[in-house]
Amino acid sequence: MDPASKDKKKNILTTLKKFTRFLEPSKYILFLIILLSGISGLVGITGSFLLRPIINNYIVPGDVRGLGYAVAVLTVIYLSGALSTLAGNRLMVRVTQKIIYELRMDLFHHVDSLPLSYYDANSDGNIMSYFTNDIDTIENALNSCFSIMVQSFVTVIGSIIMMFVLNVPLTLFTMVCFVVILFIIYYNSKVSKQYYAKRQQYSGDLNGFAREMMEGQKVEKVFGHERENLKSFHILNEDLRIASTKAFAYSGVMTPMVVSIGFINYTFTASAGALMVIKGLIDIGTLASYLIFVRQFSVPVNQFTQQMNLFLSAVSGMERIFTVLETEPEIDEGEITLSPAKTDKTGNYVKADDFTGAWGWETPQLDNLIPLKGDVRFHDVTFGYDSNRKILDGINLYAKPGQKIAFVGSTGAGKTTIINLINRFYEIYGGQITYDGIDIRDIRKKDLRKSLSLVLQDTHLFSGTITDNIRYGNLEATDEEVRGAAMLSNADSFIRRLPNGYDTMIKNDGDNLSLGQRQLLAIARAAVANPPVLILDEATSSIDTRTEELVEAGMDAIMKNRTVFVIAHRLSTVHNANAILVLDHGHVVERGTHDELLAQKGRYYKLYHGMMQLT
Ligand SMILES: Nc1ncnc2c1ncn2[C@@H]1O[C@H](COP(=O)(O)OP(=O)(O)OP(=O)(O)O)[C@@H](O)[C@H]1O
Repeated sequence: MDPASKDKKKNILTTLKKFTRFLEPSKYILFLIILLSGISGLVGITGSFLLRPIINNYIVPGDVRGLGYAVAVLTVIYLSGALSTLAGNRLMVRVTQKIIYELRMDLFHHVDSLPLSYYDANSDGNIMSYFTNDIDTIENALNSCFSIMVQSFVTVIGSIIMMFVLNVPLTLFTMVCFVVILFIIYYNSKVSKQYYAKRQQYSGDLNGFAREMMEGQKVEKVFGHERENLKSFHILNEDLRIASTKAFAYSGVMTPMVVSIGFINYTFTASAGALMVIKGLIDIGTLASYLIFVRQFSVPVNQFTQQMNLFLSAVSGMERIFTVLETEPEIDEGEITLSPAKTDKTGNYVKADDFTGAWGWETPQLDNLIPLKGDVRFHDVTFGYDSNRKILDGINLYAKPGQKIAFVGSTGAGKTTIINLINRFYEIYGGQITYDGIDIRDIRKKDLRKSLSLVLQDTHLFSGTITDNIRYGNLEATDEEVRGAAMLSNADSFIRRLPNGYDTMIKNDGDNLSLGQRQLLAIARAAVANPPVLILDEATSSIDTRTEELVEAGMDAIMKNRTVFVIAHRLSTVHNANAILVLDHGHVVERGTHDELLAQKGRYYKLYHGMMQLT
């Protein structure tokens, strides 16, 4: 065996071994299913074998009573076989759904815990296809393969034993055919598995492309990219067509070949057996029983091969799913958590049983809590999305509680990247980021992110009502708090004008709302979270002046008494910032208030006077 095929076999076994953890909880039912499938297989063998005594003892001598008795026994045997098959199938359907349910849950949970870098490297469509294509193939295989393969296996082995019992020379010839059939199956499965794996990969790519195209419909239409998109889709579709054709062609020839060899075997053994009967070497009952085994023999082998294809494509699906399940999730070694806080008699900041309106950082080392204030500092921070390209280099900045810090700089300067690091969406290479004096790596991510709210220019809305979407910022918020947040952020007036007000359903990521309205909802969502630190990415997209005023007023309202980081796309909005940081190629090149920076007559001055472009 060549090393490559040895590796593949090892891979299949390793994948199956990994998959046993999903089978483990249902192991007793699976054992029962194996037993029931085995009974179904044995019933077929027993029925065929009994034909010999029935012919020899009742039909040839003409014993009608005895024949009636034998038919009754056969009926009971076949009925018990049918009942075993039925019970096995019913149980398998239930077990399959249980296994698939657990697999989907694990997959979703894991995909949800992966770092953003994983999403940067994998297309949405490809990730989606784990939940659709791959899970579907595993479901199909579990539904049918398991019991049919056990049943076929028992039938094949049982038939071989019975054929040897009935006649050794004829069976030796049948065995030659059997080996040829096994060789065809082995070779065919080996080749078709490769194409099944490719097919699944291409199908993921195709889904990804179609999804991207649907999401970017407006851009596609505006730039007239229909023809190019069709061309790219054609290439992906062609790859999928070729891989699918090869996969199905290889697996498709297996059945006719196995059946043909079965017929050759049948013709030969029937002729040779008939001669043996004429010569008196065997009796007619033995020949009839033997021929039924030969006839039946190719059916389970054939079934086995068909199920093998399903099984192999399910293994490809499992392999793909395990590569996701084994991807390192977002690391979170932080132990410091947020707790409701109160001040005790001695003036210490301590843990409160209920929420008092204040939060504190609870550390394993200290009895008292560290007050949550919103003091964020960068100390010599260095970062790159991939190891060979530095995006931020030696960034130092501080934001004291309640201060407004604005980032300005040309596109690609690193403004969004700084925000990504405060949230710990990505890990820094060098330096340190502190929050209220604590290294953010020591804070549990969930708690760190709870203390920050993010308003992005490209607002993401979920399917649900307007209220649900605002409440996304704080799931415990009451309806009054949701309305309060909407009022504070100026979203209330437009919401109330909608036909169903706060109960209006958001469709397709907010397609039924204007850009400005979506921004207002995002601000309301941040307001309801009520965090000490707020990160705002100003909208660059032109919204009408009236809505723009509303958005700006909404932002101003929620900025009060919080530390705010603003990515400014218009210099008119940063006048009142406590500090403006001008970024260029990952470095802070200027810092100061609006007046200080104008006085410096540097880059900010040029930007402000239109001597340089901001974006
Ligand atoms: N997910 C990512 N993976 C790899 N590189 C990235 C990623 N996001 C951003 N970059 C790169 O990092 C650099 C800084 O990008 P960043 O988004 O921080 O710029 P920005 O100042 O916010 O720009 P803009 O004003 O256009 O939003 C750019 O060169 C960009 O190509």
